[in-house]
Amino acid sequence: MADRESTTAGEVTDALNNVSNGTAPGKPPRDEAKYQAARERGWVEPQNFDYEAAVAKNADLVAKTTGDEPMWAHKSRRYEFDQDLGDVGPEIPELEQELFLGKFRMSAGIKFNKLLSIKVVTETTERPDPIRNFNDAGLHPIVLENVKKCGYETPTPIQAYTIPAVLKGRDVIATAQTGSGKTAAFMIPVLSKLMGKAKKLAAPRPNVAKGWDPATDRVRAEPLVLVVCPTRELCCQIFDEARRLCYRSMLRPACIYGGGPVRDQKEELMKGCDILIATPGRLKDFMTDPRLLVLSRLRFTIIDEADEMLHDDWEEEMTTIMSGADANMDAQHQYLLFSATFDKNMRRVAKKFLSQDHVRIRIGRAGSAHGNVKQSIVYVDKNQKQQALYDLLIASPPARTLVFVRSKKTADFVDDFLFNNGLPSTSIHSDRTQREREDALRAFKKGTAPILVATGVSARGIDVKNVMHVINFDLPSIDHNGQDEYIHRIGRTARIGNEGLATSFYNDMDEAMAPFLAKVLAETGNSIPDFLEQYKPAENEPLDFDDDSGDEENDELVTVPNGATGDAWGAEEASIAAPQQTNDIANTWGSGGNGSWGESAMPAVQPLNAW
Ligand SMILES: Nc1ncnc2c1ncn2[C@@H]1O[C@H](COP(=O)(O)OP(=O)(O)OP(=O)(O)O)[C@@H](O)[C@H]1O
Repeated sequence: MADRESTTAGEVTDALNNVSNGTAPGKPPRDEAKYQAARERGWVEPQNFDYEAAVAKNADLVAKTTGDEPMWAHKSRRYEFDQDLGDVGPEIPELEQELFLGKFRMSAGIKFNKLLSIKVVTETTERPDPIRNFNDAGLHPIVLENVKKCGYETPTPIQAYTIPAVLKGRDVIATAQTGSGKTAAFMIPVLSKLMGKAKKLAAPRPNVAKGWDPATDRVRAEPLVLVVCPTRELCCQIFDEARRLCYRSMLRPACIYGGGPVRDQKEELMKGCDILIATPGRLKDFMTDPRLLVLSRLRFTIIDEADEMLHDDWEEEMTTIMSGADANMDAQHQYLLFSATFDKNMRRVAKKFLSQDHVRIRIGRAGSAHGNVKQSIVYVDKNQKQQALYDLLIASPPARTLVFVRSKKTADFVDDFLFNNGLPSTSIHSDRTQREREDALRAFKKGTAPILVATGVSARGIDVKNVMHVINFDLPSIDHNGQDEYIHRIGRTARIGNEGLATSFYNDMDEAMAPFLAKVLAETGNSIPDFLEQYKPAENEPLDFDDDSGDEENDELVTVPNGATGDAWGAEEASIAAPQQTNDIANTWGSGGNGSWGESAMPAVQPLNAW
């Protein structure tokens, strides 16, 4: 046999050379002057991933040799529990490193305390006491240990209220702002409740830790937990959180999503699965084969981004899923609905599926923007947008930046434009293959392509460390729930107490969004530009968002353990101070003007070389 090591290493080098030489067919030649300007400004070299070359030369091997994660997110390594050992598996340091210490993992920011001081509304017959810290929350020791390994020291308000409610066996419908830790809010209590009972509740399964042969060892998946979410990227991200929180336990997570190879995903289910995270289309397909997947053991059904999932567009899928999930008529089946924005369908579904004594938790106003995002709206004519985008990026210290556009065509166009002008961009939208989508997101996370051009599809849920700037090249359309999409888009920055900037290009075609934008700017203490002055809400009058988010009964203020209190819509949020200067932060610039794109007030942006 040939020397596999050296042969494949050579192939890998070739593939990587092809990957980085920027000579993909069909790309116009780059503008050398602009290319140099971007280098001088400090932006990393644009890299053009040549998918065909990489796939032809064994893409998985390329990933392995470069120390990347596997090419398919659903194949990411999880803890395989050895059933011959006790109730808690031994540590696997290398896996632990990958799960918990990855340098691309988000950590709480300097404004974390501001997250904690926010108005909380609960509606319930018997309000569960919020937890003050994870230690006293009554969590299973393994979950508690994993929470600490994740670096979560203090529960966020949504976690403080949801964890005890779920532990007490209640159904929950919850809304909380973007980036406030909703995933852990449902995952922690659910796993904690199941962990001690996994042996009793879970279906028999092969001892995968000792090896697995599909011919003799395959079982059907009978999950105890089902998480449904709208996008493939979010599905992979929730799977990552499950991989972390299930570490050293018997509970085995898996994820299935459209675009990924069906055979591989089926194989993961055949190894047994307790926690299934799925996008609705793929789930519905797999549900048709009872030798592969049955939902009769479900103890928890969780709908993330519930307002989106319960939208009419998903009705058929969700009806099938919810009736399948209801196969377990056991009273112990809990339903949990989570979102950052609210839709009246959530209330309809709550009535149908949730128990009468369900707990409703609302942190801040449903659909509100986070005060840690410095928002700036600048007037840019349609035909000036490209130049404005280039100037804005070249004037900014290099930082991870998400550029949102309205159509797939514009995404490709803007990506090509930036790339050909020397800026390290890539793009993600639904016409790209799943492999391209995963690779684009990975390059964005790693910083090899720190500018990601995206359509709204990526707005929901994506959680990437150090996204410092969100640019709405196109504002979302009012006809397609543009208000909510705006909130989700700008929520990709300033997560979990970090700070960030959102710049939106506005012109007369966006007029329908103007009243909403003016209210959001007013609510968060951002200045309202002259061209939106006529929409400025009257002072001292309550802002009416017409958002149907429910009654304001039982308002209360969370008092956090370290003493910070207050209403996030009160004094503290009114102005977003620039972050404290540290050696990592390049500079602060901009004069605070808000009339044109050159002068937007910007908080300091963490340069790429800081990570
Ligand atoms: N208690 C905590 N302390 C510190 N970091 C946390 C805590 N809980 C969650 N995080 C981190 O906060 C980040 C945001 O969490 P998550 O993605 O669950 O937010 P979200 O509320 O679902 O946002 P979105 O509405 O945008 O989907 C994640 O990187 C997560 O690891």
